[in-house]
Amino acid sequence: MQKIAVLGAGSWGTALSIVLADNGHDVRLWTHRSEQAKEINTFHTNETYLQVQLPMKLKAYDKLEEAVEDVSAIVIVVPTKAVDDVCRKLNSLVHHQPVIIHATKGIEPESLKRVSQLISEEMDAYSYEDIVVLSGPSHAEEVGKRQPTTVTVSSMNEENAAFAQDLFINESFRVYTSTDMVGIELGGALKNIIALGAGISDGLGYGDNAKSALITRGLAEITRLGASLGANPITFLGLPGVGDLIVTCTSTHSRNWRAGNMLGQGWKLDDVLEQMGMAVEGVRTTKAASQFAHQQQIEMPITNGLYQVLFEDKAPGDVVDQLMNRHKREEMDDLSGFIRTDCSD
Ligand SMILES: NC(=O)C1=CN([C@@H]2O[C@H](COP(=O)(O)OP(=O)(O)OC[C@H]3O[C@@H](n4cnc5c(N)ncnc54)[C@H](OP(=O)(O)O)[C@@H]3O)[C@@H](O)[C@H]2O)C=CC1
Ligand SMILES: O=C(CO)COP(=O)(O)O
Repeated sequence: MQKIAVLGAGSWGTALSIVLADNGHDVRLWTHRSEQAKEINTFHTNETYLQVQLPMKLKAYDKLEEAVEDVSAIVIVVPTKAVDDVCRKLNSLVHHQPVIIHATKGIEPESLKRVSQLISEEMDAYSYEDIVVLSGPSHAEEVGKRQPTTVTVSSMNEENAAFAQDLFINESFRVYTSTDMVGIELGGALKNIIALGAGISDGLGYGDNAKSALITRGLAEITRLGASLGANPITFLGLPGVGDLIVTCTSTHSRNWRAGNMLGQGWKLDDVLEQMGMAVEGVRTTKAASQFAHQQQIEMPITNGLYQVLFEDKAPGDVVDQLMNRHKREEMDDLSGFIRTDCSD
């Protein structure tokens, strides 16, 4: 049994806390809202974020210093835009080197930093190599009901990755390891862009053919950008790549799909985000990826089209026309170099 602090009491932080509590750990779920801590400790519910009954032993804290005291692991599950802020507070509180695991799926605009880089920059006692990421096809709504789910953990520090695997694994939550930290983080972040696109496609009334095209050509874009940043392209064929694309592009559970669906139906971005009231990571990640692709001249037509819808007020239908009428090309030529197309020998 380990003492573990989970930081961020939204849907994913709550679902991961359930997994850890089921595994017999002493789990402290930290929220910055005292009313929410009261609800969790009194009624064992977190109604706004996850409609399940919480384990009695799961305790919520509204004071960060109490939540992290003497813990052997800290799981960071706030949205990407809040990671800096939370880590700055955490930095002065953590003296005993608990393992830091994050389950946040995003990239920072401008800097294109991954979450592990944001964490290690704010935390004096940690290097990038120490941080663990947990990612994969895992809707909180299903994990909260103990439905079968698979994820991957990764760290440059293989001992830390194995420790995280042991903390989370159980009969309904299967945890793999990977040594491709860059690929695991980028797969989880970049699929949110494509999930927004899939939602838009459905909102426009298009069918399965269009969605399949988005998923497949989206995977090509993710692979191109990921490989340019040092990821192993094969990683994107795994759970945090194809797996997470399928789960978010085809499900009404996905916040990114739902936001895209509203955009496709003609809603404005600000209204969509207000209505959602939850993290829609794909919006900021689209900005980050599109800026980077532009700078590095990486071909990402879906991502760039989405940027135009989100930030330049372009009509989604016009972006679809733009994508369908691009120059003629061979399907795999842009992936040459890491995917073999010549099978002659
Ligand atoms: N939901 C899911 O199924 C999955 C989500 N993820 C990833 O997990 C991350 C979190 O997503 P999710 O749980 O869905 O998001 P939610 O919007 O459900 O919850 C986010 C939580 O973080 C809190 N928060 C925001 N800013 C701060 C801050 N500065 N300090 C403390 N707490 C803060 C929010 O508080 P407040 O109530 O004040 O807004 C809220 O409790 C995202 O990166 C997402 O991509 C990954 C896998 C699955
Ligand atoms: O990452 C997720 C499932 O793996 C959840 O995606 P959403 O943030 O789109 O809900």
